Amino acid sequence: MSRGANQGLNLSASKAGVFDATANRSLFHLDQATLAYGQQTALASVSLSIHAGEKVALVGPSGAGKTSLLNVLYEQQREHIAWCPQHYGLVDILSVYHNIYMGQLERHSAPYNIWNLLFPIARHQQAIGQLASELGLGQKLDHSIDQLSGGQQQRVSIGRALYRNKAIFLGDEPVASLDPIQGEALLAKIIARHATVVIALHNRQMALSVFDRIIGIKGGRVVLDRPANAISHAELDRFYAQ
Ligand SMILES: Nc1ncnc2c1ncn2[C@@H]1O[C@H](COP(=O)(O)OP(=O)(O)OP(=O)(O)O)[C@@H](O)[C@H]1O
Repeated sequence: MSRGANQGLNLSASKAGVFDATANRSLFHLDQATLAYGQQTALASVSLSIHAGEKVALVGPSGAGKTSLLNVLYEQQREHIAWCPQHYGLVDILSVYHNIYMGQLERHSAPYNIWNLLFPIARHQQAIGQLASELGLGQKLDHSIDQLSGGQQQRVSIGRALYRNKAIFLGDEPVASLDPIQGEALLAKIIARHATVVIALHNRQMALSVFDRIIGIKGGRVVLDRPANAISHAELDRFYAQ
């Protein structure tokens, strides 16, 4: 979210206190939140809470406000979040290894990070090698990002988020460039490794089968918020069609 995007932002943020992502408490709380980019309203009076342990799919047509909502949620708990943005945010000239390592950049000193850039440290090499293999990137560790396909780049972005090893995963279409089987397998991995998950996605089948709560957004407003098992495929199709 750009600085300018904060104009008009009216948030009631949850006060974190001692962080416990397993307790059944509200991790995210919006009370009549609004967000505008100049004259363009992206979120209009959004009120919602997301509790620790929830697995939430954000659905809605293109331009509905999903990315804007994720950005607002990210600002509420950023230090506890494994973040997988829509446009990956990878460094093209660096290797897969170094891009995944960036998930832990802030945990180490600048000299340590520079040393690892020049002479990869064994424990990171081992952990990242293992993670890359799980993501089907085992043979690509030394390749730079600009040598990868779109789907491979997306998997690096997931790898970087997983390497953060946080309790909350926020993702903006994190498996959109993958084939459905690979996408579902990676979603399962993401869900297994994070207590709380909020993911924007267009795949209705995955939204209903993998998540336990569906939040539907249109025109910057929450117009659907129900347990996934209380929504049918037909209803979700109608939500998109209307
Ligand atoms: N940087 C920006 N400057 C101006 N308007 C923006 C900007 N980013 C988003 N918007 C507008 O805000 C609204 C919500 O956009 P947002 O990216 O949150 O939608 P989205 O649901 O994530 O869409 P998509 O599924 O296409 O990614 C849209 O009308 C969009 O045009």
